[in-house]
Amino acid sequence: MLLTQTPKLTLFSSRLTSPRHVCLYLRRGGAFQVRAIATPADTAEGFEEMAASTMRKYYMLGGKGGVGKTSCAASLAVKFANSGHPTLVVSTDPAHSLSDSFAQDLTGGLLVPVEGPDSPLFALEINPEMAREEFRSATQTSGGTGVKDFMDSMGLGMIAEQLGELKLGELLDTPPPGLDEAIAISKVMQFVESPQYSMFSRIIFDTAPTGHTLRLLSLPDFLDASIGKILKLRQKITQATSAIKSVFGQDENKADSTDKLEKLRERMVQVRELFRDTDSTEFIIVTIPTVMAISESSRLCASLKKEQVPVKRLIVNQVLPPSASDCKFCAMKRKDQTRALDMIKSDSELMGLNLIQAPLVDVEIRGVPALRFLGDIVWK
Ligand SMILES: Nc1ncnc2c1ncn2[C@@H]1O[C@H](COP(=O)(O)OP(=O)(O)OP(=O)(O)O)[C@@H](O)[C@H]1O
Repeated sequence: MLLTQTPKLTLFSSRLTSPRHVCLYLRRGGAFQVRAIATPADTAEGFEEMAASTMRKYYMLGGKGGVGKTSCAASLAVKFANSGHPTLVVSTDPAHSLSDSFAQDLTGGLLVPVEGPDSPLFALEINPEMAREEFRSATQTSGGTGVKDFMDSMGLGMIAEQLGELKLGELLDTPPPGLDEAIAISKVMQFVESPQYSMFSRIIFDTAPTGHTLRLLSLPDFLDASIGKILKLRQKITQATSAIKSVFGQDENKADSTDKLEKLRERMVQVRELFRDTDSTEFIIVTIPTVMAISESSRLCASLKKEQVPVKRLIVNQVLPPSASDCKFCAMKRKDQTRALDMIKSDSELMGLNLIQAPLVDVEIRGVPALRFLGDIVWK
């Protein structure tokens, strides 16, 4: 079948060989050629395009613990700021290391200006404990142990039993993992929407290690269902005890906490939408060339795709730089790294991503000049 014709080259057929590759069958005169090309989903733009638009963009960097997420996130933030973008870099990892990376005290849960770059660069280390407390205080007065105690004290054991069956007490006393990070992200979204912070055109999240991110992604649906149950139960309880409650004068307080829960649910949905927004968001996976890290990255990538999170780039950090004379240890290490890098090429999840290799450098990457150096290697 003739699809397109140029004076010299004829495309006579094309076939989708994998979800991310198209095979083109070409003919030039009597000779045949087969060419594999990436589908548009594959093509991640370079840094110039990442910095081109003035529209606000969010970048989330995630991966296994210790692979260099913070270093890559901080170096991207410095590069954006030096390209004229007022930038905010946020750590939602409970074990923050932004302060160490910038060699500056950024603790305290407030925006701190980072000294050095050409345009404003601010950093924020979010305190996840505070976010968790917010959830606890909202739920405990609206269907958790607070309501359970109240029901018990009113002798309404049956409804209290229902609470037990739903395991709500458990849920509310130990909030699900990932919730603190989701709340932290939604808080950042709230304040960057205010006119005071509208100047930020690039917002970078240095996220918690993979496990947290995976849970965070499935959290909105889980919470949606759980909070939905709590609110339904809350409604039942309100009806059953309205007469008693009016005597005790608790109506106002309960309505307040129900509002809070509904707002929390809305915010979780907002976070999910942000993660899925292909126009404004990109999730960048950071890994190292080891079999374990690549396997974990592959699982992360599959989960991101399942959750419809846009992912185009894979940074393989700490790759041994070329050397003419490897010692025995380095030669072994290089062999291992080559094997891991080969895994990426045949991994169905990772093979279509834009691969960025960052070398293992012989100095610790700390402070803006070092981050600028790393940024110029990674973000091209
Ligand atoms: N390419 C590199 N070459 C040399 N050292 C590096 C490189 N990338 C990161 N490092 C160093 O590795 C250590 C861990 O890096 P970093 O804190 O960025 O990782 P992380 O993935 O954010 O860790 P965590 O999961 O603990 O937050 C740091 O000491 C950092 O300076």
